[in-house]
Amino acid sequence: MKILYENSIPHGADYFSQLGSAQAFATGSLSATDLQDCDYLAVRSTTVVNETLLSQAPRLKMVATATAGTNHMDIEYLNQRGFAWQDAGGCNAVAVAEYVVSVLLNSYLHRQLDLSRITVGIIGAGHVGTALSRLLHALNISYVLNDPLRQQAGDSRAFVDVDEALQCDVVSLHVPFTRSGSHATENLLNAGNLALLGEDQLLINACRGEVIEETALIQRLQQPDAPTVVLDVYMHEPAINPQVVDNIWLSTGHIAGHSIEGKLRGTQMVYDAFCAHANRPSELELEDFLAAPLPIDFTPEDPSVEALSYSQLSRLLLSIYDVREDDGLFRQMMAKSNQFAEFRKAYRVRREFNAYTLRLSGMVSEGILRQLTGLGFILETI
Ligand SMILES: NC(=O)C1=CN([C@@H]2O[C@H](COP(=O)(O)OP(=O)(O)OC[C@H]3O[C@@H](n4cnc5c(N)ncnc54)[C@H](O)[C@@H]3O)[C@@H](O)[C@H]2O)C=CC1
Ligand SMILES: O=C(O)C(=O)[C@H](O)COP(=O)(O)O
Repeated sequence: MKILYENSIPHGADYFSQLGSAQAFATGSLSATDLQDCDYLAVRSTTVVNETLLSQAPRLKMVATATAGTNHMDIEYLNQRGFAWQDAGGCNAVAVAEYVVSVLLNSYLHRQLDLSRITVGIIGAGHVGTALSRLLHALNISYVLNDPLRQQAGDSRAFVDVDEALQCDVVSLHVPFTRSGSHATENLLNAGNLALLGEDQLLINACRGEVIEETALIQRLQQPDAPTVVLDVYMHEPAINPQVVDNIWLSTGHIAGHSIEGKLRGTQMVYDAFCAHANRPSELELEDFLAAPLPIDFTPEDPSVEALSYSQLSRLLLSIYDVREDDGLFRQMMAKSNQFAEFRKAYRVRREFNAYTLRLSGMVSEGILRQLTGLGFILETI
């Protein structure tokens, strides 16, 4: 069995050589002739899988992406040709949710956002939107959910319509990029509704650039009452428009989901999918590759209160992941020349909250314990 895998898939060699002859390809280098003798193809979002690539693939059985998004794959064509396919939905939901939390804590510290009074409008209540809602709950931050597809499918959570979500203090986008269907997301935010966002609002896009009409955003950002904008994703990646970067508050290069755990879960899901398709047992597990949890000594300022203060939460959570560090490095790299792809390739080691053991000394209130567990930490009393 021959497996081709994109070389940005962490531990690709360890996982796929366990199944057969595994060969890595560099991002951007794969062509149709490489697929002549390929049985299984593993990609990330940077390989476009379409008719051109798959035109000569007589042995191909399955294509899997180690990412949540699938807009780089022509699913209709895959189905039409009878190729099995798989995504890694949910692999990096926690990482993206932690990215948004890092933005919120920075807004609290640097933009006087009163987190106890705001409401976050989460647009798209799938894996990421749900993970975000859980973190916001743990942080005592109010939120509403907008997801007409889930609402129609009978999801029992409470939903609001998109106009109400867009009136929230913070609007965070977590939809897939879709061009067709009754709720297509291309240009979901456009000149019309961007005009309604006010200067007190914060707009975060960590899903796909195409969900915001970029020319309309650039025009809106020129106006004195423009909302504050944070972007991780852009149109035409990696050849993005530097004008966007220059006009927003925080700008990062499509790394919201790039925690070590998020990327590795993606690899594991692809490996499991290949094993299942080939009727082979999955013999490797995430734990075979994940580093041990890291200890942090933590003492609440007042262990008897029911919730930690936002200033203490900011210190704790931003010491683990501060999006402003990514913003600083990304801007530096973009200022020299467009080094979008290089920034992503050299991205630092980032662990999720669940990769930390908080060592608590003494008695701590039930409320604080619930909060820390809700954020994902492993707790240890010393
Ligand atoms: N920046 C990054 O590193 C990452 C970006 N992403 C992007 O975020 C997207 C969402 O990820 P997941 O939550 O894992 O996907 P998901 O498929 O679990 O959830 C997406 C949700 O959006 C909803 N939705 C679709 N159209 C909608 C519309 N017009 N309005 C409101 N809701 C709508 C769907 O019903 C679904 O519940 C991915 O498709 C991917 O493009 C995901 C992970 C990392
Ligand atoms: O999972 C997704 O969808 C993403 O956008 C990834 O986090 C980014 O994927 P790569 O571009 O690193 O494949």
